[in-house]
Amino acid sequence: MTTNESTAASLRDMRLCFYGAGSMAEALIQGLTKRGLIAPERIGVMNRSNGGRLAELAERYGVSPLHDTGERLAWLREADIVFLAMKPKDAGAALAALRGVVTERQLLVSVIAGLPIATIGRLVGENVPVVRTMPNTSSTIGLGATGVSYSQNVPAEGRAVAETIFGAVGMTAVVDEPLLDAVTGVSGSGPAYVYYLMEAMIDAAGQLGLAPEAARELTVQTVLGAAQMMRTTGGDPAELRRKVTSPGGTTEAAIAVLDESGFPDAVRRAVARAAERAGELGAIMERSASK
Ligand SMILES: NC(=O)C1=CN([C@@H]2O[C@H](COP(=O)(O)OP(=O)(O)OC[C@H]3O[C@@H](n4cnc5c(N)ncnc54)[C@H](O)[C@@H]3O)[C@@H](O)[C@H]2O)C=CC1
Ligand SMILES: O=C(O)[C@@H]1CCC=N1
Repeated sequence: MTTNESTAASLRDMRLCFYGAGSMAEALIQGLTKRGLIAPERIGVMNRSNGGRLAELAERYGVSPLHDTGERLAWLREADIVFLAMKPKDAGAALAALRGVVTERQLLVSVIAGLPIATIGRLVGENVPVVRTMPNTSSTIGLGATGVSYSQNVPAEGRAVAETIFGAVGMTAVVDEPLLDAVTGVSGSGPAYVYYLMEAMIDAAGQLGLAPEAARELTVQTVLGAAQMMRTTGGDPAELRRKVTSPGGTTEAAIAVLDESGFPDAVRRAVARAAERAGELGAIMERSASK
């Protein structure tokens, strides 16, 4: 058995607990269950108060909804991996409740934007191994992009399991922890920039008279094709753009409008601002953790 096969086999015997059951948790649950990485009932889901949401996830994916406090505590204690998947503003209180509950035998996997490994350690105890990640919602369909960093005490098997999980729902890049804020700006928030561009393209197509379905399908295929071209050819995006742009033609006219509107600079500033915001959220969480 290869290392990958034995890691996948040990993952199948594990229990996972999602602490926070929102969009990002669902993206990972869907990716993991649809790929058959683990039996769905081995995944427990809990949230703050919305029992209906847990029932919905149980119905959709077959995961185990954790409604009462005893049940939640038992899963948090016994899970091999606990995913921290609440909003940054809720992280402090949620993590403080884990102190004395999770131990060094488990793995804490955070998907929370900006939350430093040191802050997690301060709240739950320094002995607990932490995997800090920045995934994105495309994990739902196996096309996620996840940045990963480890606390010093994550054992080799823990690293292999984390990379197997995120690798099964897309690609992973292990980076130094400070770079996770940049990953957040590029690929964590990134799908929203692309959707925003697509919203505007569909809108423009409609204004030019295309039927909504045609506007949508032409836009989707264009984005998909452009991404796939870049991947398949390995080409530089500027060069691929040049191949579309005939001198004196339509693309050149369009790019001139984007340049006049400051498009490239706006995108650079948006990515940088998202990364900066991740740092700000981290600092807020660190300040409240050290009070
Ligand atoms: N949505 C996205 O595209 C991405 C989100 N993230 C990160 O994932 C985290 C979650 O984001 P979303 O899923 O979008 O948020 P969401 O609002 O959809 O879900 C948050 C969940 O946390 C639960 N929660 C809050 N406090 C809790 C507590 N004390 N105990 C138990 N559950 C609690 C809520 O009930 C809810 O189920 C955030 O920290 C975000 O930075 C990371 C990458 C991408
Ligand atoms: O907007 C957010 O804060 C989260 C983190 C990356 C994507 N969504």
